[in-house]
Amino acid sequence: MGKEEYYPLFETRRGKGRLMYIIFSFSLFVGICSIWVYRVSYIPKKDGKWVWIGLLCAELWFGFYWFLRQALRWNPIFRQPFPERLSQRYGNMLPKVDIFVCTANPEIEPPIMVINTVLSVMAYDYPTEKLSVYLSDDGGSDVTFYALLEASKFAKHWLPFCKRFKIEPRSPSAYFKTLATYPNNDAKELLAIKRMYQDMESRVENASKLGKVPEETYSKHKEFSEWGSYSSKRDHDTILHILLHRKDNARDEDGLVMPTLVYLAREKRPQFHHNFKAGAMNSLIRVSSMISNGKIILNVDCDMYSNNSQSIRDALCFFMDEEKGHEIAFVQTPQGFENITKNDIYGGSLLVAYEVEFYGLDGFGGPLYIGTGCFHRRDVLCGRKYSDQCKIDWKNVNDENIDHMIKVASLQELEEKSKTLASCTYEENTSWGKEMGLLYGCVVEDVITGLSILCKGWKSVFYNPTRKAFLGLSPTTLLESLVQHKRWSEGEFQIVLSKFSPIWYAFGLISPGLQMSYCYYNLWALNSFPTLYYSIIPSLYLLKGIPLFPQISSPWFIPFAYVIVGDSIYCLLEFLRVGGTIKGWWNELRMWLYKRTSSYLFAFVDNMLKVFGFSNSNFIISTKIAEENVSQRYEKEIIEFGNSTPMLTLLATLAMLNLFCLVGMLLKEVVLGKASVTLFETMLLQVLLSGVLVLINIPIYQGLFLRRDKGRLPRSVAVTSTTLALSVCVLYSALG
Ligand SMILES: O=c1ccn([C@@H]2O[C@H](COP(=O)(O)OP(=O)(O)O[C@H]3O[C@H](CO)[C@@H](O)[C@H](O)[C@H]3O)[C@@H](O)[C@H]2O)c(=O)[nH]1
Ligand SMILES: [Mn+2]
Repeated sequence: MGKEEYYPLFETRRGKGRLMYIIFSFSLFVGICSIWVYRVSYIPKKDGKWVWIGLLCAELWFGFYWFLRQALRWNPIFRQPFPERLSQRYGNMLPKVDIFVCTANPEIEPPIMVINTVLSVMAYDYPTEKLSVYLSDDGGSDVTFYALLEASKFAKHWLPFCKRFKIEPRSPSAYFKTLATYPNNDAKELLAIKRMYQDMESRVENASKLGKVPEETYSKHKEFSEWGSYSSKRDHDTILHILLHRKDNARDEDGLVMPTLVYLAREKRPQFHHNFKAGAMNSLIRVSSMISNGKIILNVDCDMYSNNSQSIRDALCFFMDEEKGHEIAFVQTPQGFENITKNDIYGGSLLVAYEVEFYGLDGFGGPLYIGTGCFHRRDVLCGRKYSDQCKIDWKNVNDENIDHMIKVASLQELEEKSKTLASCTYEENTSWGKEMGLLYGCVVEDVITGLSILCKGWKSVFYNPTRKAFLGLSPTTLLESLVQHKRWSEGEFQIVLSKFSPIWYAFGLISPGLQMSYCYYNLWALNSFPTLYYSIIPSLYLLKGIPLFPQISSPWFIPFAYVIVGDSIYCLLEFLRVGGTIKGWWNELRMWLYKRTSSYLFAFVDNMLKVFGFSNSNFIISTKIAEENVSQRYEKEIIEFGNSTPMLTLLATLAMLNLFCLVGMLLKEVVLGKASVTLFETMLLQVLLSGVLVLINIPIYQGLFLRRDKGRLPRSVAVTSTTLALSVCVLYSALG
């Protein structure tokens, strides 16, 4: 026919078993409706009317939220890129890729970890002259700069080593850790590079420990003089250095060109809000546009090292596909964690989200941008709307980039010119943070930015390679995990209230299924109220001996039993199917409860305080280090609670309350000698609910009263929670 046959660069497959799922989910829906009908038709005339209405509201919410969740399971799709076709078709006409690594605090994000991430992304299997790596240091730390300087030297040996032996992963520290389990390649070279790494590691760690760069290095490199005029982390000039660049003839030990490597600490002034990571990213977008201007941007957190050297090529298959590529704004990979235990005590792996829900989001063309492990098209990130003109002629973009390079005379000149782009005043009276770049004012800048991009007509893609693309660190204490979830749920809820709300703004701009899916995430915080209600009121009424649910002989018992059992079994099976364990699921259930009753509640309250102008939201950076004994307990799956805080006190109080109610009820039974059979007959659901809550809380009771190690709950929490729970029980019994 004269027309060349077209081979797509990626393939999309639909998930199986949809019909079965729809039938099952419809049956649950009928069950949920029956529960509503029961609640409405049996509202007591006087006593307990409001308690009953409260339950109705909770059940309405649970039903509605369950309905939102369905959208994420209706239409899962799976993606498969074909990187060999990419190489065949484009040869070495591949686009430039700019990689942004963000770090913000050398104390809780150790510089050695940061440079391991940097080294891993410098070592991608990709033409080095097209790769530029930028480190944004919001901590403005000379130690981090020193570490990067060390990394730039080590890279000259590390990159050839990676390529010669095709090793994975390419983060040196992660690679050396795997050696215990895999046979070595060339032992001599390996030993040499390992020794070199260890030397560097000890230099960097020493500097971190002392908080000071070695004297001789300081005097040898003039760059450090910039820290001379530096007053504080929150008040300093822009510090920008190009450590490796073609113009400087930066080559590795084999004589190959090195990737460009840039250090940036954007200007910070107390009178300008720095907008956390979003601000850092926007500075990087501008600065990199001057230095390398790659069409594709990869964004990773400083703890998310590349675990797969092929990721860039995989991602490009999506963007560069001739038929569908031009609609795609970003390609998100799942957050994987290096330190997750098999049974994942803090639910940090987000297993179901990344192994089920994101495929569902992809079915609607809109996976979330989750801030790390995400490839973007630069023009879209800069605010471009989708139109037919957005098609990139990939075969011709390179020339344009090279032109761009020739314009500047020297590297110094390039540095000076780029610096101005990272100043505080640069964004004044511009649409940066509003229409361009990452959006400001939301602590999940990633999700809101992703949503705003989808609203401009673009699509996003979720790609989950067999060998995880990136691995990071998940919190190792319960409190940290709760604080992280608080930040997330607070940010998600800010989106509902923001200009870009999926409820009204997105209406008509994205598909209804996608709107529902975003709402499912954005409305996390609201779950706190019905969950608190459900975990307090039925227990207290159990203590009083007043039934709130149909008794076992009533036909209304059936929908309750069906919905509870059906949904639990479904969730369990789903969890097992994606590689979880039964114990992991039980832990997940615990975290589900704890997140809802603490993180989400505090997130909601803080949001309201913000709406009424009483406070500003803050971005609390998660710690990426753990003391030796803390990580040991984490490995053993023993919960590390953390300091005494209102969040933990609340959880402990709820746990004690349920224990008192259950035990109190049983004691009453024994003392009063009522026939227990009737009680279990009339109040089975309430007994079960309290019983399950007590079972879930066993680690809390242990942490309060039985454990002796440092990871236990603080004494003060034990006293406060017991007193509070006891008073509530006594008061409630007395009043009723
Ligand atoms: O003022 C700041 C604060 C944070 N960061 C960086 O942002 C990243 C994420 O911070 P972290 O404390 O690790 O938060 P996580 O909860 O693990 O991060 C998830 O959630 C964030 C939104 O809440 C996203 O920004 C992240 O990309 C996403 O991985 C880290 O690299 C930080 O160095 C900055 O650059 N500047
Ligand atoms: Mn993180």
